[in-house]
Amino acid sequence: MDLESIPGVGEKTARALAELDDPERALRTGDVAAIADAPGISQGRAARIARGAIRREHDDPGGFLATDRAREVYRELLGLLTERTVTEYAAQRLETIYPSRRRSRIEEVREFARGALEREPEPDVLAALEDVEPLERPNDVRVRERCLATTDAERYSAAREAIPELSVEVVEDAQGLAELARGYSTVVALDESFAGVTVEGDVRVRPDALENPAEIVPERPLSFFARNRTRIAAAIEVHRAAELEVGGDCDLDALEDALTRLEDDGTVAGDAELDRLAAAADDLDAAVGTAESVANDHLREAIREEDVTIEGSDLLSLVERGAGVDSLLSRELSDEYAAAVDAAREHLIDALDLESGEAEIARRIFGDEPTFPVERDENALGRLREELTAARERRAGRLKRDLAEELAGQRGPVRRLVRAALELDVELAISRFAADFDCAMPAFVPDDTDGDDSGDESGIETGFAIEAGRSPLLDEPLEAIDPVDYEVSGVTLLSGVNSGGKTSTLDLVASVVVLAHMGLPVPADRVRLHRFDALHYHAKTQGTLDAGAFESTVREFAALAERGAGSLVLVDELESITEPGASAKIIAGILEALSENGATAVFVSHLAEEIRQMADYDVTVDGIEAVGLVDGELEVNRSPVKDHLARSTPELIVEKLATDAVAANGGEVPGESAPQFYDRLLEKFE
Ligand SMILES: Nc1ncnc2c1ncn2[C@@H]1O[C@H](COP(=O)(O)OP(=O)(O)OP(=O)(O)O)[C@@H](O)[C@H]1O
Repeated sequence: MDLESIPGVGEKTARALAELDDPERALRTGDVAAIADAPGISQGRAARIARGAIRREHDDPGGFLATDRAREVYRELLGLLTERTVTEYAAQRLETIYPSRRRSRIEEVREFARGALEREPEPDVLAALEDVEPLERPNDVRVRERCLATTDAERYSAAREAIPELSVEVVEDAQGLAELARGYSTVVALDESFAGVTVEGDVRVRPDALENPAEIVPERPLSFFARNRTRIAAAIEVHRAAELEVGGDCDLDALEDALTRLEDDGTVAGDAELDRLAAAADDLDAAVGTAESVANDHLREAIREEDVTIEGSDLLSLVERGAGVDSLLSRELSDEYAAAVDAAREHLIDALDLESGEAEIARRIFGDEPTFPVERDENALGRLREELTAARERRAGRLKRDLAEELAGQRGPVRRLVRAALELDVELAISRFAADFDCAMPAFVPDDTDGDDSGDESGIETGFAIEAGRSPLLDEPLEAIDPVDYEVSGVTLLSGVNSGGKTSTLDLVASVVVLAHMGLPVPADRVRLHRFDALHYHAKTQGTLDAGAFESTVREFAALAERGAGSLVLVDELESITEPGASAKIIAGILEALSENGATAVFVSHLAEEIRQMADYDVTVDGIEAVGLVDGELEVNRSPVKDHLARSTPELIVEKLATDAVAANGGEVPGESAPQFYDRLLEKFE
């Protein structure tokens, strides 16, 4: 795959991506976490690269969101989706879902979204997701007690490359091996020629070592699992809680059990024998000290209680020979000495929980030759220390190899496990969004999924039809939002009372269209729409534009009139760009051009009547109507009425005053205005 052909990927990024295990898969599936694993690529950048790869795959020129307001709406919708994710991964992954004009892309996401809608965001699943994160590479592992040895310079380089965790030493002969064996607990000889050589120490001849690095350095796979232990355990929990399917090559219970035996530092936990050996080696000095005290206390006590009778001649001979109290001890108190030493030995063996072979060496730490005070034999102590440490290393090594072997085949399944848990978070965010906004999957018409071009009986081949839509951009709880029905085909003006919900209607249409083109469910009971090439949404400008800004706005519409055939154009009160009279003329001209090129458009305007008069064709005017005034407040029917110029708010107020005036005694009361006055005003609105 030519990575540089992805939009936004230059030579440097392509080189970084090439370092991934499987860049093609990562790019094809939009796996932001895997892409972000490439050196120097952040998650945000990874999302942009994934989007580029998707665009290339679907031959998507991009640019669906053609204006600032369109991009703003997309960002707001994306925000509503990402705030429903648990993991950072899912938030970034959602960034790869963008509105596209390409059917294949929309269909791809729709397929994913349909699956997502089946998902239930159960609280225990969401809780388990908290600890799921993309897998990390372990830190560099260095193993100091083991080394590789070879006589061959070429093999030396190959070994350094294949097993960087160990030192590689060049030796001349068996003598060299023997020397290494004195410095390292284990020496792995790589040359066949060493087979059969007997050297003291743990020397293994493994000409196949470089092909089986995990056997030689079980720390490598173990450090991967140790580093990612919490995330893997959380992913297992997610699979259980959500009852997700697990591949046949992955046994969750076995994996979980193996993980509980792994410490964070990559050592193996939960082995009683290893714990015994480790504790014995660690406590050796202290236990020997206590054993000495036990013996000496015992002996001191015995001496204190003993009446030693010694004949004068014997005493004389002892003194003449310059013999010390030791000889006296051996002569007179040998039994007590033996008992004291026994107590010391038993204490030591007991305290360190030694096994028979080790106990044998331990006994020699306290000799049979009587001395007072009783003293340890440093040589014997050294031997026991060596024995315990070597046994501990052997045991730890074997446990590591066994566990590494057990986990060796689980790397792939674990990757899939974590990825599936993270993807579930993406799905759950979509499903929660859909539930919170009462969404449904929109239908594209003509139905282009199965090549049926027959259109739809609604006759909206070039527009949209929304039933009971609720704008997710409204800052209101769902139950406070009045559902809106709105259907447009072609170019339409939308009139309506102040604060009637015209802008909110444009926001609703934009939201529905953006979400539909992302391939996602939309906040409405039912939506049918045309697949558009782009969304041009122009928000209301604040105040009159200066000449330069006015010029550039007109230019923008000129381009749109020329090339916007497949576009949806939403414009909010364009009249504010210049003086009212001129605005109506300009808007009428824009509508004519858009209508001629077959675009779909909704222009919100308070000048609907004036524009209709200026236009050289029969412009449709829809209206958001006030049904009346209740306690001085407008009561509005939020769904635009087709082909109906809505009455303005002032007209409604004058009408209310007229009705009130008639009700209040027909204007006979001094000080009350006559109904005739209001009638005169009302006539002007006709
Ligand atoms: N469908 C709806 N359900 C409930 N409330 C709505 C709905 N649509 C709009 N509103 C409320 O009405 C307010 C005004 O809506 P909006 O700004 O869309 O009206 P407008 O017709 O564009 O007003 P203006 O004529 O002043 O530009 C919104 O802030 C919102 O509180």
